[in-house]
Amino acid sequence: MTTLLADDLFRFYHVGDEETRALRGVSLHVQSGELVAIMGPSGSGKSTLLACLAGLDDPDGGHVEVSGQRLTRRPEAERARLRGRKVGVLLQAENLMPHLSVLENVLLPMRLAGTVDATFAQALLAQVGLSERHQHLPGQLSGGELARAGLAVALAAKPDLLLADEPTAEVDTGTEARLFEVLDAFRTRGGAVLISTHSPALAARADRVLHLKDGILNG
Ligand SMILES: Nc1ncnc2c1ncn2[C@@H]1O[C@H](COP(=O)(O)OP(=O)(O)OP(=O)(O)O)[C@@H](O)[C@H]1O
Repeated sequence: MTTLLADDLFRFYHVGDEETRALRGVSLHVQSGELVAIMGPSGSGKSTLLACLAGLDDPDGGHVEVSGQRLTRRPEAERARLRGRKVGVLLQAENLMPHLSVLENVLLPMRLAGTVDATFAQALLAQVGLSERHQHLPGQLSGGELARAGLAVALAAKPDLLLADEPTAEVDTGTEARLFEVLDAFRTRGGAVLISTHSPALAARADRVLHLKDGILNG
């Protein structure tokens, strides 16, 4: 089953007289149970692409479907509702609320989706190795712990699709291996995963690697 479908995405930025063509006709798909990695140099458009796929940004052209539902060209409130139910998002900016404990952060997407499952929240924290830290505030965690907590939050509402922008940036190899195990478990349960990464080790474990350069994707 195709969980993520992107067709002919274009995204242009304008700053003064300057136009940056960040995405130039990007099409891709990710199946249920598949982990796809996107690699590309800095500025190639990876973050722009993930923001469009998550419905956080609306592309200038093309369309995105998640689990058969169109995400593009919809009011922001509808995109947010669909994202809350279907898509776990882990972008470069942290997805943790600073005044909430790690456990409360994991429970928050469940509350928003209307399906609070405290047992599943604890299981996710155990998977990312943060059971002992569940009462800590994000400001009391290390960088690697923050990355792991962010992944638990992204998976909390049991999404069909996980979109993660460099999920293992700035973590040690032990943490990267642990994060991969969590992604792998999600994939095994039928989740679809799309990550951007600069890590050859992580890309080597993906089912497919796509290369983005100057806003154009090559398989
Ligand atoms: N809000 C914006 N306004 C104008 N230009 C932007 C904006 N966001 C990104 N760009 C430009 O669009 C291009 C693609 O940026 P993007 O952040 O998607 O690349 P990236 O591949 O994620 O880079 P990195 O690996 O460094 O995070 C770059 O040339 C960038 O300067």
